[in-house]
Amino acid sequence: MRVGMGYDVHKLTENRDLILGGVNIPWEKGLLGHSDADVLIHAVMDALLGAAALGDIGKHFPDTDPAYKGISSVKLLTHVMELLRQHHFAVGNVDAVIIAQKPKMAPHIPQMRKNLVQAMGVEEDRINIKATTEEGLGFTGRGEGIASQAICLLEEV
Ligand SMILES: Nc1ccn([C@@H]2O[C@H](COP(=O)(O)O)[C@@H](O)[C@H]2O)c(=O)n1
Ligand SMILES: C[C@@]1(CO)OP(=O)(O)OP(=O)(O)OC[C@H]1O
Repeated sequence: MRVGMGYDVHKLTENRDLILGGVNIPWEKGLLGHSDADVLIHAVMDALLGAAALGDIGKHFPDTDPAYKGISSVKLLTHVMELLRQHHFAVGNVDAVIIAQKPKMAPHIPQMRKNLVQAMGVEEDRINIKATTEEGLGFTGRGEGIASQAICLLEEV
């Protein structure tokens, strides 16, 4: 068994969609990035790549490559899963947290979970997504950005 962790941050800005776990969440600001800036999926991918000792998302999907401009992170996640299969890894479980003062994530988490389950081709009970505020403290508390952390277990198959 192999364990991996992932962490990512994106800045909140006007005139961008807020996409988390493949869900477009209605909100006054969205996350800035070369891709769709889905910070949750980025943390999950880094956890998966880390557990497999395959580097990180910047290595596989450089932010200097126009091929990834505006790309859906769900699509990048399916690519990471293919890499894991090629290296004979299966997902034991993933647990992730979105760190955001606002908006309320809870109503959107079931759909995020479904999106990850579908993209990863795993059973629903292997994926958990949570959200927390940082009680108004720091950059997430001030609404300047959203962070996410993920941890995963991989099994060699
Ligand atoms: N953006 C968020 C943040 C939190 N939640 C939910 O609220 C619960 C309480 O959050 P605290 O930061 O006050 O501990 C948390 O457990 C989440 O269920 C949310 O939906 N969206
Ligand atoms: C996802 C990628 C894809 O080019 O771009 P960004 O959306 O900028 O995201 P970040 O987490 O800063 O970097 C990783 C890149 O691989």
